[in-house]
Amino acid sequence: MIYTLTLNPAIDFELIVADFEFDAVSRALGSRVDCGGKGFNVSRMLANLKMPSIAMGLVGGPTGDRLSAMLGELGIDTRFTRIAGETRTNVSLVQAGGSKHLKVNDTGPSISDEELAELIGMVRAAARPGDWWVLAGSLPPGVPDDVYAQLITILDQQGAFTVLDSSGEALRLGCAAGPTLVKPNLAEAEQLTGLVVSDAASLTALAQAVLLLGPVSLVLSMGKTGALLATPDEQVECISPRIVEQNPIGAGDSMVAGLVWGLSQGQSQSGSLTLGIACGAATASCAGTTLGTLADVEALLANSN
Ligand SMILES: Nc1ncnc2c1ncn2[C@@H]1O[C@H](COP(=O)(O)OP(=O)(O)OP(=O)(O)O)[C@@H](O)[C@H]1O
Ligand SMILES: O=P(O)(O)OC[C@@]1(O)O[C@H](CO)[C@@H](O)[C@@H]1O
Repeated sequence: MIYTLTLNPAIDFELIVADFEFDAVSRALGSRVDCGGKGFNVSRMLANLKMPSIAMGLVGGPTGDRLSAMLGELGIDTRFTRIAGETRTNVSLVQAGGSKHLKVNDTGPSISDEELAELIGMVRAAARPGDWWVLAGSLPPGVPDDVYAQLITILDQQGAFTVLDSSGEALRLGCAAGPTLVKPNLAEAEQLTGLVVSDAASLTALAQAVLLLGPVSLVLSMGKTGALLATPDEQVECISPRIVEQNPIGAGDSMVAGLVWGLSQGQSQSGSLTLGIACGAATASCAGTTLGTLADVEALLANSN
């Protein structure tokens, strides 16, 4: 089974505008509301790929109820920890027909020690050997930076595999617990290591520096350029297919879904990277915060062969 864990989920509220104007009232040309949060997006993409998953996370208030209903409508199995606070709403302004967007993510509700302990208990109870767990996104206030490290240790002791997609201190401490795979984007990896990529040699150095922090393997995503897979023994670079980019928000989550789709079925790491790249590109080619479909992914894979 694949589990996704989202500690700081969100409703993604998108407004489409003709242009960005400061100190003026802009009128939206359209709007949309999506179920968001990195782990929930991975579950949504897996559902598009006809792959079942169980979405776990902290949800609360009417926004939490709305997220719960949206995931339910997609047929995604959920096991939530209910919280007293209100799940956040993140806002994007997207330029119509252009490639620019502004995205503001709220901090999220405060989580109590009891709520966090309940969630950790649920993870411990669900952990089984051979399962895949995606731990993704930022941490809401009240959750300690080492929470992913704690969860990875619990899951590892039970023989489960872990994929970590986060940023900052939570990512650094999580890496030290030895996740099976970590997926930062280039900016996150540069921030993590203090290194800057300027050429092929510095890219290799960056990948090796991330691996030294503790993960078993690394997929470094680099937007439309593609991605780099690295383990202590091999390094594989994969170029992304050319698409007409509409909205790249969520491409990283779709890539994680594609990676776990392959890995959980016993595919090689490089084969799974190909699936991840196709899933990321499929989502980047969709308008709004919509995710790519299985047909989109299959078409991209057919073209890349
Ligand atoms: N414009 C694009 N063209 C082709 N492929 C893309 C494009 N944007 C993203 N992708 C694919 O999706 C993968 C993940 O994208 P990216 O590196 O932007 O992730 P991210 O920064 O984690 O995204 P997010 O946080 O918005 O979900 C890339 O490695 C690439 O394969
Ligand atoms: O604030 P975080 O947890 O880092 O990211 C949250 C978020 O930006 O990630 C998803 C896109 O990857 C969106 O659905 C959501 O709004």
